[in-house]
Amino acid sequence: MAIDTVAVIGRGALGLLFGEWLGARMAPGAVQFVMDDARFAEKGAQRLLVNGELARVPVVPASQAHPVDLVLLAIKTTGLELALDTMEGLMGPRTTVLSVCNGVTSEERVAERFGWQGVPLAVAQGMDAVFMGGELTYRQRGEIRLGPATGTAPWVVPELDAFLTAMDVPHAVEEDIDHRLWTKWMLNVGVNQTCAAFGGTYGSVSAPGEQNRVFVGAMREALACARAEGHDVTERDLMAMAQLMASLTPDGIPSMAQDRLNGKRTEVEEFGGTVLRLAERHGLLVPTNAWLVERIEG
Ligand SMILES: NC(=O)C1=CN([C@@H]2O[C@H](COP(=O)(O)OP(=O)(O)OC[C@H]3O[C@@H](n4cnc5c(N)ncnc54)[C@H](OP(=O)(O)O)[C@@H]3O)[C@@H](O)[C@H]2O)C=CC1
Ligand SMILES: CC(C)(CO)C(=O)C(=O)O
Repeated sequence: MAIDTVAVIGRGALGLLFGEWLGARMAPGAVQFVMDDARFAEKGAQRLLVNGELARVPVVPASQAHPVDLVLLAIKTTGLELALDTMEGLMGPRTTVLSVCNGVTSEERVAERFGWQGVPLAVAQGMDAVFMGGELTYRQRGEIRLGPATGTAPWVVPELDAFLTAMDVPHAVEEDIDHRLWTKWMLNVGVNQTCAAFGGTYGSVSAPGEQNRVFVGAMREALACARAEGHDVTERDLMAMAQLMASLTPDGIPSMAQDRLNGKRTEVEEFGGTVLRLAERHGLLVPTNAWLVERIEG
């Protein structure tokens, strides 16, 4: 079955990036942003810009939405419970849910509510999206990496692959998506939290000094947790992530640092919070993450 209709939950950095891109390529009305009714009343009519152009994809309240072929979940994980309620009316028997949320829990939480059948595992990476003051700016569109979870129906990933190819959305189907997901989580534990705690940048966490020590230390603790859970994340992956950050625009900042500047709740629970929970389960010492969580939440 082809993907002909798309609902995007989250009209922020990634939602606008992917939603407006798809809206410009699909039939009129085929792509919609869907919001819970309270958020729609407050923000549904907001005029937002994407690289200087007015965002055009229509916005509808959840109470008026219908089942779609694809739900693109692009909210901060702090809002996931409400987003799951918002999605109730969008789910049909063959709806696919593509979560571009960071962290290792969003797909599981979607599957707990709707079942695994339509849920692949995915990460979004490589974009330099900044959403501030009602405007999304980006130069790098980044890419989506995806693959099946154990319970994902066999048709989901091939259909998504064909759709993303037809829409010219950079993506790749991973042989080992679990490894990609946990490696990205390790990176976010390090770079997102360190930049949020210190007001840092990709440049400052990569330069020798305290930020770099915290960045690497936090990742190493995440790595130990991931391995204790049976995910094959290695020191080589850690090194590759550190090198990746050192290669980015030095004054760039991750999404969590943008949350701090925008006065929004951060995803610290998804990053350091998950480290603390897993460390407790496996008897690991994780002082750097304990400090980061306290500093970011405090
Ligand atoms: N930004 C980036 O470069 C990257 C982000 N990610 C990840 O992608 C996810 C999305 O991040 P990002 O796009 O930056 O987040 P943003 O904060 O920019 O956007 C999230 C949007 O979702 C909206 N929202 C929250 N709850 C709901 C709901 N129930 N219904 C409808 N809309 C809702 C928010 O509205 P409101 O403002 O009203 O709360 C906001 O507009 C996160 O998990 C992030 O970690 C991954 C890779 C890169
Ligand atoms: C990898 C990174 C730091 C940038 O895309 C990210 O995932 C984020 O900003 O949340």
